[in-house]
Amino acid sequence: MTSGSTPPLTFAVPKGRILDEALPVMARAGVVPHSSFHDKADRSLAFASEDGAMRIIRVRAFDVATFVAFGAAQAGIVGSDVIEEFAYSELYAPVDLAIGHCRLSVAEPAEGSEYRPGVASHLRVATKYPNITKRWFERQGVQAECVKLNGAMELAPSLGLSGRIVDLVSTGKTLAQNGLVEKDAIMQVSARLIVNRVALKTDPRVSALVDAFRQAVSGQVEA
Ligand SMILES: Nc1ncnc2c1ncn2[C@@H]1O[C@H](COP(=O)(O)OP(=O)(O)OP(=O)(O)O)[C@@H](O)[C@H]1O
Ligand SMILES: O=P(O)(O)OC[C@H]1O[C@H](OP(=O)(O)OP(=O)(O)O)[C@H](O)[C@@H]1O
Repeated sequence: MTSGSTPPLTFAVPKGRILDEALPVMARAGVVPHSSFHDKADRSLAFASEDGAMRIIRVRAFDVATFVAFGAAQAGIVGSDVIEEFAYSELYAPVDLAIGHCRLSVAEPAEGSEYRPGVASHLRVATKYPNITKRWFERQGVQAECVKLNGAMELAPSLGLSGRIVDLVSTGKTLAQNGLVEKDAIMQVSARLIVNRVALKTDPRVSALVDAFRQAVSGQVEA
């Protein structure tokens, strides 16, 4: 992948819905995966960049943060929802990439929930984000019991698993089609460049990468 003994920088990208939007931003920052990255029959999880200077790994969205926090990857792209949920101190998120916009919201059945602020002090919430959810409800003076799901949260209220859910909302179509209404937006979400703090301090290629992404994003705004 590279010549000499310096290992290539490892850059982690999420294989989900952010990827299509992320690839053009990455290209403007000079991070272009080798064509094999786009070959659906290729089962590799690590790919060289086109210029051979980097290794690009494709992992699940939540795992991008973990690979970078532990220094297994030096940089990556992930939603601010994931950054907030893990709150890894080893992660630094210096660039908002202005893609993957959505919000993390509390939703309940359209016909109303048994929970009323100021009346109930406890409720069950299905979510992929138990840490953010617990913290948010605590600030409302409510103790939330979180049931961790990895997808299809919207099914939980109608099946009696929980009174409410906390999930990502963009168009609101998924909530509406599952008989739910959005009650409170907990946070606005967008995708960020993340880097490992130690790598940023010790490897000049990481700070160069941050500069390249800053430029890629500001170029996009000017265009
Ligand atoms: N509806 C949406 N609109 C815009 N961005 C979204 C939306 N849903 C998710 N995202 C962003 O994309 C990221 C990845 O979401 P995606 O749904 O692709 O992953 P996932 O399927 O939940 O992940 P995994 O398969 O790893 O569990 C989220 O962390 C969030 O930042
Ligand atoms: O407001 P909307 O535009 O309908 O988008 C919201 C949906 O998008 C995300 O799911 P995704 O489609 O990524 O599938 P997932 O359940 O696999 O996470 C999120 O978890 C919601 O279910």
